[in-house]
Amino acid sequence: MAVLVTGGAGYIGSHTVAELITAGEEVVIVDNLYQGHKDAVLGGKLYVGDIRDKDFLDTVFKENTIDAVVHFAANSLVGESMKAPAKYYHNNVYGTLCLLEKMNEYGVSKIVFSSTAATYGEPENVPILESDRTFPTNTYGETKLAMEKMMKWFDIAHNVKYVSLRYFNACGAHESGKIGEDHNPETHLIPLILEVPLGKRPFISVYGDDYPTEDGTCIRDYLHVTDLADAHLKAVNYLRNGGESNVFNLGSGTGYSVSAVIEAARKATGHPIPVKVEGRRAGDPAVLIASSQKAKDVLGWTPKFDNLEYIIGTAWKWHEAHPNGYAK
Ligand SMILES: NC(=O)c1ccc[n+]([C@@H]2O[C@H](COP(=O)([O-])OP(=O)(O)OC[C@H]3O[C@@H](n4cnc5c(N)ncnc54)[C@H](O)[C@@H]3O)[C@@H](O)[C@H]2O)c1
Ligand SMILES: O=c1ccn([C@@H]2O[C@H](COP(=O)(O)OP(=O)(O)O[C@H]3O[C@H](CO)[C@@H](O)[C@H](O)[C@H]3O)[C@@H](O)[C@H]2O)c(=O)[nH]1
Repeated sequence: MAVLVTGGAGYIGSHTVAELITAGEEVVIVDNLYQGHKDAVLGGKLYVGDIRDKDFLDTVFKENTIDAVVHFAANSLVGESMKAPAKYYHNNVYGTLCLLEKMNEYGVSKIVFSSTAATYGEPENVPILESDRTFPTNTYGETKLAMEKMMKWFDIAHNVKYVSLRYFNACGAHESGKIGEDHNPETHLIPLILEVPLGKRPFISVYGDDYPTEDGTCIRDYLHVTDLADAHLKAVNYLRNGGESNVFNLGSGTGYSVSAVIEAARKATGHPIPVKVEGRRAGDPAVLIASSQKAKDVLGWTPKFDNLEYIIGTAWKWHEAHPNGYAK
């Protein structure tokens, strides 16, 4: 029985494929390589194609015996989603619909799904609980919430069980140095900071220093990508053991300001990393910190990486060795 990983050539997907293989799982990967990289796939059987292509999905489901799906394939840039909502509804919502239809047709009844802190919008409470209000402030978060709700109705109608994992900020790279983060365009804070010591940008822009936080910069909850990957294995096994459909936050529970992240990167790289303070980025909440207590209690998940300087060091190891990312 194989685990099908959609988006498995992308950043979090490729790290999860690596963990699944280490755990002895048979893995089938589907990716259209829009953001993914063949070189990021360390094992398993890769099918290059789009989840919205139902004939393509037929081939994948016919050629493999799949017992669970881990679904990463999506577009995930907040800013872009505000300018191109149709792209986000088409790829994220329609793509998930095609996948669920085919899962149902081929009798696959377990799915672990990449959701996001962006489903909450501006939080009512910090740390955020799964039971808190979901009120997305951008199209991306809204499509992820629509995907969660679609899975709920497929469960009610067809008994397809799901685990929705609401990630906070994924970061870092595989400790082996073999795989890392390579998005085009890159918008995430840590890989952009690391472009300064790589000589690819003169400074890092700080989007706003007038937030109601101690140093005025936004606070986020940064979680190592391998800890995230591990949660997916635990979620697959939770469903295999008869677990009911469920939603879990995944974060470290610790918040770091943008300035604190830059300081940790200075220590990890030994570079002074100059800063330029700019205006706020539209749609950024001031503080996002997860309560992951439920994932700890129900899935038995505990993040192993708790030192931000070390986490950034794992990313730095990969970026230093791959200054231009994967081979294009
Ligand atoms: N990076 C984060 O901090 C973060 C936080 C919360 C949630 N997420 C979610 O986690 C998932 C993975 O994020 P990531 O940072 O690894 O992104 P990514 O872009 O690196 O990975 C997504 C992969 O899916 C593939 N893909 C996209 N649309 C596809 C389609 N229609 N058919 C087949 N393949 C397709 C892309 O080529 C890419 O390889 C996404 O769903 C994202 O919304 C990410
Ligand atoms: O050049 C930069 C880039 C980012 N930031 C700030 O750094 C913080 C983190 O930004 P980023 O790395 O872009 O992550 P988020 O916007 O927090 O979004 C990530 O984390 C969310 C969950 O918390 C996911 O939903 C998204 O998919 C994922 O991109 C934010 O305050 C940004 O304003 C800067 O100051 N300068």
